Amino acid sequence: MNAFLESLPKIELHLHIEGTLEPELMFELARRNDVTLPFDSVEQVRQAYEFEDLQSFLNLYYQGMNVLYTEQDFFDLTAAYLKRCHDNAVMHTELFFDPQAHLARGVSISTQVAGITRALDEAEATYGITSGLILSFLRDMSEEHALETYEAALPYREHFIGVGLDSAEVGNPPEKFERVFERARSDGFHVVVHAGEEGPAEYIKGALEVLKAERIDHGIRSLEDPELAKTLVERRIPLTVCPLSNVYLKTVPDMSAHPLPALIEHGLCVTLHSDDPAYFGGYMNANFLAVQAAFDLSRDTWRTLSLNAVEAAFVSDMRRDALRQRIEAYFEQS
Ligand SMILES: Nc1ncnc2[nH]cnc12
Ligand SMILES: [Zn+2]
Repeated sequence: MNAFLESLPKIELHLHIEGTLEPELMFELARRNDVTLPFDSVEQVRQAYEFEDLQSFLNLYYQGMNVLYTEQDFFDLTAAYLKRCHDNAVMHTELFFDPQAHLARGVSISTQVAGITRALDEAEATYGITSGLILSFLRDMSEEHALETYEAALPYREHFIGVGLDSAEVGNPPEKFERVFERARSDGFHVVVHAGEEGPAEYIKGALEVLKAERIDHGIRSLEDPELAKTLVERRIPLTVCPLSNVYLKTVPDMSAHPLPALIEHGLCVTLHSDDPAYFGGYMNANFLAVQAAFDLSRDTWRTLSLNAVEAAFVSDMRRDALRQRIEAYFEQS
């Protein structure tokens, strides 16, 4: 089954490009840009991957990305991730970037977008991997800053497909960002929101009702509110679940305690992804294998999860048909 899962054609819908920064590249970019890291070696960075909660991870995540300055840095980061996609049989990826975190170091949105999209275009030409870029706002900053960032990003609007909301969840409910999401929606962007990762089910409700999220990132606390769970099922709102992330950030005690089987059983539109794979023990295949080791899911359940991701992707009808056919053909032949 593991070999079957490794080659299974996949769709990544919850991935922070800054969370793919492996320590080796972190050191290379630090040297290139004359940045002093608070670590002596690659091993020391990896040893720091012991998180207590989301905030303790975010501290290291923001620290790590401080080596990114030039268009080439963003290209190298994204190209390395796309090579991993190829190795993990990923056919399509929708990735987040955190422009506010880089603006704080004086790196323009133009530089960020140019480097990332150059790598995305190359990967489509080289590997046939299609992609979409999602501009994510940091919820621990003000809505004014999000609005300013949105304005600054608009000249590059052709390069992104949607907006998202990430960073420290508890104490920063979705309602705080009502205006900027309304604005992005009216400009035709897709809307996704991190909710119910550490925060309560109430935040998922806010993401859905106030920000009108089309997908919920994580959403693992959805079952705590049965009415909400019913709405999510009826409206086929996808939950982009990241199992290894949840274990690493201790939002679940261990994989065997993950609510994934209950979410699937409930009929929710669950999809599986990798979040910040450099920090959480691996990419798509590592997540699939960890889930399989814990829950021994049937082929039929894997087919459902894969087709959920086809349904949840922000792609044209033509691309959706092609993605579905690749998955259906794989299940028929393997
Ligand atoms: N797992 C996560 N939750 C919230 N914000 C993030 N930014 C990067 N990874 C994140
Ligand atoms: Zn995330």
